[in-house]
Amino acid sequence: MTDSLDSLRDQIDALDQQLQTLLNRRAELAHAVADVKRREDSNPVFYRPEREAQVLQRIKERNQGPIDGEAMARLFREVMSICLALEQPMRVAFLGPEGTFTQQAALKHFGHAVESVPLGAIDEVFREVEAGAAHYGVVPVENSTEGMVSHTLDTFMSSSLKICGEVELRIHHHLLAGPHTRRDKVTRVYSHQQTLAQCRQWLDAHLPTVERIPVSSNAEAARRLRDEWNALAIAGDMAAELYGLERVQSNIEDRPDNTTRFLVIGRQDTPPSGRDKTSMLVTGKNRPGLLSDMLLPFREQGINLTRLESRPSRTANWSYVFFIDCEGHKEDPLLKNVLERLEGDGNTIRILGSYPKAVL
Ligand SMILES: C=C(O[C@@H]1C=C(C(=O)O)C=C[C@H]1O)C(=O)O
Repeated sequence: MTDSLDSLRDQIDALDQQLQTLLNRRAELAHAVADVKRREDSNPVFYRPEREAQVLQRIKERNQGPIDGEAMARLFREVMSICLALEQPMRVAFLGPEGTFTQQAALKHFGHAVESVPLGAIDEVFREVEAGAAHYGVVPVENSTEGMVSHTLDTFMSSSLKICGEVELRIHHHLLAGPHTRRDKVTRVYSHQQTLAQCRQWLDAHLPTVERIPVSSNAEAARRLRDEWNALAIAGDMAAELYGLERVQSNIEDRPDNTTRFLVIGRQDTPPSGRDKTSMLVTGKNRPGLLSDMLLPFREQGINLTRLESRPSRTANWSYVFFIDCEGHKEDPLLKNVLERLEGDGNTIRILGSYPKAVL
């Protein structure tokens, strides 16, 4: 005979009570961990990305369902966010304003118990963290359709901050209308330059005569609709919700797998987690074969490169800096060997950070 509704609810109530007890016990242990960190270090680092990545990865691997592994990991992400906030309230700066995909990425990575602080430009996020006004920052670094965010790469060249983590976010762009929008009188559409580019084909097909106006961010595009009657905006879910906008058309991005990668920046080195990446800046004397010689040690040690970008070094014309991302941690013997080889060949290397691969 199947259980009655009341009997099932009684079982749920009993489990909720156990879960509540266990979660509070977990929080007590987080408090105790914070005490250990304070005893061991006069300037303790409470946020441990390598540990959080291990916890979340283990949650996904051992999950038996019916709750989906990704959903279960997101649940524990919020539990850890609350536990970390009990150790130390966190301020996380991000490329604003409120409602940007970067804020969405910051909350996805740190959970909702952090204080998220919007800033107007990528270099302002770096400065906020360098000044100690925020513990960490989150900035966009590349998009699967439009490539790298050069301002982020260029800012690393003049910053001492480290990369402590990465976040990958599937990007869905929606065409939005404001409370005063006259659909038959639309003459312009606002969005960030990268977003306009990521929706180019859709706009060519559906709004070919509407003027495309780039603004500082998608959230800024959404904000403008509050006061304008002849405009539309392209932004994501958070911006639409934050500014109370109506979806005219969902998911208008040209590529359905459109993904943006974000970096978490901070002032700490991150120990190995077991599933890491390393980002570095490499410069060498310009000569034939410079780049191929730089890449050969990675190949010989069987280390996979995940990104390679060049940017003007700004020290001399036609002199370039290479941004290289590879799998592994800078403490791994094979990667240490590669770094020694590169330096031995006369290159200058600056490790931007070794950090856990994105788990969520
Ligand atoms: C509890 C700790 O502190 C923080 C909270 C964690 C958690 O809730 O699991 C994990 C790592 C830290 O960011 C710890 O360092 O183990």
